[in-house]
Amino acid sequence: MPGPRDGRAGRSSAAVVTEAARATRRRDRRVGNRTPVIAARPVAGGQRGRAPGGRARATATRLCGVNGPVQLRVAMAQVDTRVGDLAGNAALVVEWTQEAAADGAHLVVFPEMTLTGYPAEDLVLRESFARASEQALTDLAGTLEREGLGGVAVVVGYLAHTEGPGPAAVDTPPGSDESVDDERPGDANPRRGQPRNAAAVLHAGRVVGRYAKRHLPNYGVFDEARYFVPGSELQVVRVHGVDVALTICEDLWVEGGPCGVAGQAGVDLVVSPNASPYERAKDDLRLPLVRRRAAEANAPIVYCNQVGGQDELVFDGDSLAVSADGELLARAPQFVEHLLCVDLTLDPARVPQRREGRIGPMTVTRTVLSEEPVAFQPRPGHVADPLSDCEEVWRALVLGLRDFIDKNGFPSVVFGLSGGIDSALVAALSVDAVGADRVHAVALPSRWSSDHSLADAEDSARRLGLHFSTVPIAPMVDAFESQVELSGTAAENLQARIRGTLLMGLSNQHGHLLLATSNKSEVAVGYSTLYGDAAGGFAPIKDVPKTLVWELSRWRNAYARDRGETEPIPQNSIDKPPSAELAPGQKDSDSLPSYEELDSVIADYVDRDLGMAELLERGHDPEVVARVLRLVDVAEFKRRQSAPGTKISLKAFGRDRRLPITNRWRESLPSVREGAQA
Ligand SMILES: Nc1ncnc2c1ncn2[C@@H]1O[C@H](COP(=O)(O)OP(=O)(O)OC[C@H]2O[C@@H]([n+]3cccc(C(=O)O)c3)[C@H](O)[C@@H]2O)[C@@H](O)[C@H]1O
Ligand SMILES: Nc1ncnc2c1ncn2[C@@H]1O[C@H](COP(=O)(O)OP(=O)(O)OP(=O)(O)O)[C@@H](O)[C@H]1O
Ligand SMILES: NC(=O)CC[C@H](N)C(=O)O
Repeated sequence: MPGPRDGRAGRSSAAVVTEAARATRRRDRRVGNRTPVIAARPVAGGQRGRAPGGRARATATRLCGVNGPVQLRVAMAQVDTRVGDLAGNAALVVEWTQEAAADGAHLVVFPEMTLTGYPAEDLVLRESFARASEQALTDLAGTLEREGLGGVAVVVGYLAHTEGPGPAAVDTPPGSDESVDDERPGDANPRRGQPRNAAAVLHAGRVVGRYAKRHLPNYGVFDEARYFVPGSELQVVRVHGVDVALTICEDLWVEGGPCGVAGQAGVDLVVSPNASPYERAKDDLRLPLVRRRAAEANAPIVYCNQVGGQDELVFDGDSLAVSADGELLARAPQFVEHLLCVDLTLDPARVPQRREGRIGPMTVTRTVLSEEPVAFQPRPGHVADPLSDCEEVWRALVLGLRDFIDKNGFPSVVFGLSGGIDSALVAALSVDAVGADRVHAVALPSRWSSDHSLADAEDSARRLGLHFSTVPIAPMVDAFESQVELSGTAAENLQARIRGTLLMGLSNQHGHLLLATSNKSEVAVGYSTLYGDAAGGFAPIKDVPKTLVWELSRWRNAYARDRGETEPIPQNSIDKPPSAELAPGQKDSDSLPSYEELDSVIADYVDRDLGMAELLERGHDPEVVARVLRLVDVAEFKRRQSAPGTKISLKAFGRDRRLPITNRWRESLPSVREGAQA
């Protein structure tokens, strides 16, 4: 086999949307510049009484001795952690706390499960991992103190581990809303100890407060009931006279949950470490959600979300702070690491009473770290500009891809560049993610490839400045066919498989990660060749429907145009009718409905899980629905062995949608169901 001719094509595209290629751990750490307005109510009810020597008390009410408004500078460290990298993540906490302290922060909040990374999946069930997480937490408290950061209160997420029966066998407190099984007979993997999704407050070299997540999400991509024992204690720590309640992520999504309890207990501030994965338009939900919880808690909320890719999830950050009245005080940009500071001025008299002990299903405990008030000139908080829908999706795809490549230690990526739109889009995303020098594209023309495919592939490579080579596959197809008789689909698929084999060979040889270029529409209907173009370690546009493939391509070109840069995607690749080019004159439209129709049925059937009757009610063509549903259903086996790819939709193929492969259920109208199943 002749080796591919590998060389840099053309000039490098000047535009790299997220500037990401230059530095994979680049930080965007602008600090706030917007006025906080949290106090402003007249001080009523006099003074707060002094709390005794830093210890929690079992009394129902207490007062402390601070007159008038109190202040606190709170930093949200929107960081990109790595799952399983306890030491690396702890180092990240030290580094960002240093920066926050240098900026005058008194309290720093990190994302959910900072030390372990999120989601740690079945690592959580390993006792060795849980113990290491506990150890990393106490070590971190010591390190922060030694680094001169002991005076800052640091909220860090971690995996807590205590002795006792495992998640599904634990008793919940009276009045709890969690339901659990008492026994799990025949469990081959009995869980030892009680893993909790926890957050701790580190101060003066010690772990001074711990909180275990109360509400464990167990839908969509989340499986937290499988892993964790729910908490039942609401921890409140007093920092410079400010009572701060700890909550974790999903706690915020539940009305009457820990925020409601915090409201009844009486607190000045709620902090919320998060690991909230990106979905299109999810940022539109967050602010109203946090506002509702702030009203319930009668306190401002500081919401810190992680950023970065983890397998099929990408986290967008979008950390924010709102006042008790729901005013947006500060908001971080999406898809970049960022230290967001907010200066709070709080009126203790806003809190009518301060209780501890049992409140509803939770027990409230209070700990005093420091009473001394701090005084400083407040700075205005910074509110990042929102991104357009296309830019948001683009950045999500770039970050998801880049983190998969870098966190798994790949020096480079490789893929087949056909001149079609899917691989042209993957090429542009790859260059934005890791830079042209780490991207290798190969044109693999066959007997049926049109002239324009090679020309368009070359054009794409030239625009992006990536490494480009050409390997004609006709001689290999001929050699194969001379040994075995294949016709029809089998012969078509052979070409895709020879391409897959060649590309995997290059991956083995050079250590590139092979990218599969399938989009969501193709993945839905199984329109790809197993071990052919479906081969790959990551599928960057797996959750992008074909109609959005075109939209994103046009958007990315317009983005480049607006900046006077080379458009990265050939217009011809956007305009031409899609074709697999596995047979003479073949078009996707020969085998599939139009992509507009297909994507609209997929959105309703896959993303919204609608049944046949509802699909027809929504006006879809019955013949198209019947065809698409059959294709989607029978392609489950293909999806189960496909590469992971970044989730951007409400329901992505992967952990979001788990269907049996061996499955006789077919959607049909109730009256014809029996026949349809025969
Ligand atoms: N339930 C099940 N569980 C496990 N395995 C199952 C299975 N059902 C079939 N299989 C296996 O799967 C095989 C069929 O799958 P596969 O070999 O992939 O072949 P198949 O799905 O029959 O064909 C691939 C289709 O994708 C189209 N394509 C290919 C390449 C690129 C593009 C594009 O434009 O993007 C489109 C191509 O035109 C053709 O329509 C069977 O021969 C069998 O071995
Ligand atoms: N001639 C080719 N050279 C290199 N790779 C190819 C070639 N033909 C197909 N491939 C690989 O197989 C993938 C699937 O082919 P397919 O034709 O569906 O995709 P596309 O050409 O990128 O987009 P479209 O579906 O819009 O034509 C391509 O994205 C590419 O990675
Ligand atoms: N980690 C979590 O608890 C995340 C769940 C939450 N509903 C979210 O997506 O934001």
